[in-house]
Amino acid sequence: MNDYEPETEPTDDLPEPDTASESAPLIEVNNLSIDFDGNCILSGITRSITRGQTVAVIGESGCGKTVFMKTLVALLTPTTGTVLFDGTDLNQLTPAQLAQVRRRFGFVFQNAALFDSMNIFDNVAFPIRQNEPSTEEDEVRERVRNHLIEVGLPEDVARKYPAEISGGMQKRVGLARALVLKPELIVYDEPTTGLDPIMSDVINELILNTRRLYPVTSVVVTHDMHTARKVADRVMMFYPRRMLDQGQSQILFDGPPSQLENADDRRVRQFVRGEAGDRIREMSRATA
Ligand SMILES: Nc1ncnc2c1ncn2[C@@H]1O[C@H](COP(=O)(O)OP(=O)(O)OP(=O)(O)O)[C@@H](O)[C@H]1O
Repeated sequence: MNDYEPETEPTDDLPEPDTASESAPLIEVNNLSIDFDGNCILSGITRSITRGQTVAVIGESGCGKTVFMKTLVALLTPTTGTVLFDGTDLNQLTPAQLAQVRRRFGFVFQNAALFDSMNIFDNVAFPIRQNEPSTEEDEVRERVRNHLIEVGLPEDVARKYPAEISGGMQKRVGLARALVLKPELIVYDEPTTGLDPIMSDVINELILNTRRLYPVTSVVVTHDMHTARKVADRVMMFYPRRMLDQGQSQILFDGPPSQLENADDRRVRQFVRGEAGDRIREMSRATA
């Protein structure tokens, strides 16, 4: 700032988004890079995500899928580059503004991340009580009940504690809790990890159902190719930065799941078929 510019007081009002158009992307990532202690995890990522899209983010362990997802919802700050949500640069917001924007996000964490000391009802009610404290208790009850039904949980589950229900049920409670504020963006971190094939497919169906019921945009970080194929209309495959030469794109594939099998890049075809290919040799070279 030069000496002649008036100092602007920090404000908690959200800045006007750069764009008011419904057709504008919900998320715009521009030249994003993330380093941890000089260790480059992501670099040169420029992508946008359209409203209503369900994007699966795939790639081998440690390639930066979760880091990418966390950056989209401002749980991590870019080292360089920007992330715009609905035209607003998330990293320019005050903590109060960011808290306001976060109400528009739903998080479904890998381990469900329920509060052990609260019963299921209070877990699902928590975001309402936290963010909309003037909501009448009758309405809270109605909303919690509807969301538990929506994810296929019987009513008596509401009185139980997380430790008293199965992992699959916990994941569904996590989804109900993520939905209760009607988010515009839902991020799912490994939603089917640790579940049997049937329960995994129940979760896939619920992700699809959520998309049918609400105009939500979804980002699903997953290792499960069945999930990626079934729920996503777009798949992005990341590759570990350290395995690439400078200037090579870290996103090896970005397209509809139907094109994965015939992707131009051999590494994509190998990944989706679960073939190691040259990876053992590559890994030993990268860590040497
Ligand atoms: N807060 C952090 N501080 C330092 N390093 C981190 C942090 N978060 C992630 N990393 C590192 O960044 C790399 C990418 O992590 P990330 O969790 O995004 O991988 P991933 O692709 O989601 O892998 P996985 O499929 O195993 O979950 C890893 O090497 C991880 O150790």
